[in-house]
Amino acid sequence: MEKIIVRGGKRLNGTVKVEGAKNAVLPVIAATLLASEGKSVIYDVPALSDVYTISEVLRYLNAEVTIEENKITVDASRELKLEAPFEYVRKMRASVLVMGPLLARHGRARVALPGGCAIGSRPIDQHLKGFEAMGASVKVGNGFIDAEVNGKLRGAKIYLDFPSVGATENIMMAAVLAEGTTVIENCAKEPEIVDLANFLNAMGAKVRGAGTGTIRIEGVSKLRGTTHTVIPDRIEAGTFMVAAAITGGNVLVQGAVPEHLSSLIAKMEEMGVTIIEEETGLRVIGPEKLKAVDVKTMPHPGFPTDMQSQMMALLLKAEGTSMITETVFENRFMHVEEFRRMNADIKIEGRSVIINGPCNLQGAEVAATDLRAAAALILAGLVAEGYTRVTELKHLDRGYVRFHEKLAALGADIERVNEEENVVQDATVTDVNNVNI
Ligand SMILES: CC(=O)N[C@H]1[C@@H](OP(=O)(O)OP(=O)(O)OC[C@H]2O[C@@H](n3ccc(=O)[nH]c3=O)[C@H](O)[C@@H]2O)O[C@H](CO)[C@@H](O)[C@@H]1O
Ligand SMILES: C=C(OP(=O)(O)O)C(=O)O
Repeated sequence: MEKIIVRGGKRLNGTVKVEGAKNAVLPVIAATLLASEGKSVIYDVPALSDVYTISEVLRYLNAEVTIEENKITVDASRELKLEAPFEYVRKMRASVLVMGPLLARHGRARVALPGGCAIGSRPIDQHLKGFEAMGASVKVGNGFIDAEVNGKLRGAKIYLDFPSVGATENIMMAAVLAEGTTVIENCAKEPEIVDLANFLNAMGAKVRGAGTGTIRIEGVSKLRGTTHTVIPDRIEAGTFMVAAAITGGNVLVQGAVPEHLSSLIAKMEEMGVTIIEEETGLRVIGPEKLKAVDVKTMPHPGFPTDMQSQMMALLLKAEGTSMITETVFENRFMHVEEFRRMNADIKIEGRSVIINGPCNLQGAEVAATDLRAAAALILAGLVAEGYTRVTELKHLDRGYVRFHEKLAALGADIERVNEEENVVQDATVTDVNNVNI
């Protein structure tokens, strides 16, 4: 079994470079299906198992996909297949993002219904409500969603009950080839939405207002392939910011965009962390003592749920009582039990977690319960007494490229091993087929 073994006690120092954003590249790759002419070339693509999964979905749908280093080329000009089977959706929920493009381009899409996952039930009713408002008939049965439109989708006014990232993206991608104008109200404002809108506009779409609460899309008749560079990963950046702070280190996180990280910067500064904007990124200097704070996850520009477990690791070392409230996902506290195994004084009360710090963390064998929990347990291991062994690394590989190597380069005492064989493994993604969220 593969494990990351970390021995706590080292201060991190140096420079780390962030990759292109997972949550930006997945919708952008799905959007390449909209181009009936020309090739799309995407740069700064991170080498993650999720990227390989979405590429496999596109190949299954009859697109030609070439992956070279950090570049992906997609030619989707051939007639596409219209079904995304469960084997892909099971591995990665973002596979449902092919639905909007297929419906827009070919008037029909059949996508396996994603189930719940370790962080909550995660329905997609808001995506489907948007497609229906644009004239599609949507049927759910036998584990599939079938959506079909007679002729072309029509522009519509759609109010989202919650600013869902995926629903905003799927509806945007459906609307770019619809007849007339679509207005999405109460939409998500995440930087990844802006990145997708920029890519769609470069393909010839007319999307305005991305990054605000209302997006207006005027449909066009055709889109063509284009080139695009993905934005830096704000969650990977935030994870390294926490790594610097928790160890009392001094790290330059290259590529971190301050405007994408304002809520995290504010909270870390409240805790006593020094954060300096430099030309190429953010320098993070951890204090001798961290202060307790309260944190509530919210849609952007609120505190990101994808940083909740890493922030929890940091608060375990803060002096005093902290509270974290999770409002985005109903069940994103599975890592709490694992932190307890490391001697954390922490309890769940409804949708909140109360932490009495600073905790005297002790190394233990712990299992990653989801992608960000994997990173958070490793962060806690950086300051725990003795050895922490983190298993279930398939989760980590969905969202972090060579995580242990990057930490080791900053001075962490960390390695990735296959315990049975006692062989140090390369951190690059190996067994994509076994990844299951
Ligand atoms: C690939 C990707 O970009 N994933 C991100 C995306 O996920 P994802 O797009 O799945 O997240 P959403 O914003 O859609 O979900 C947020 C909340 O809305 C609920 N909901 C969503 C859609 C819907 O139709 N009905 C509904 O009830 C979900 O169950 C959840 O409670 O945004 C999340 C919230 O920032 C992040 O944690 C994920 O990392
Ligand atoms: C929850 C996440 O991703 P996904 O929506 O792909 O599960 C994440 O990136 O933390």
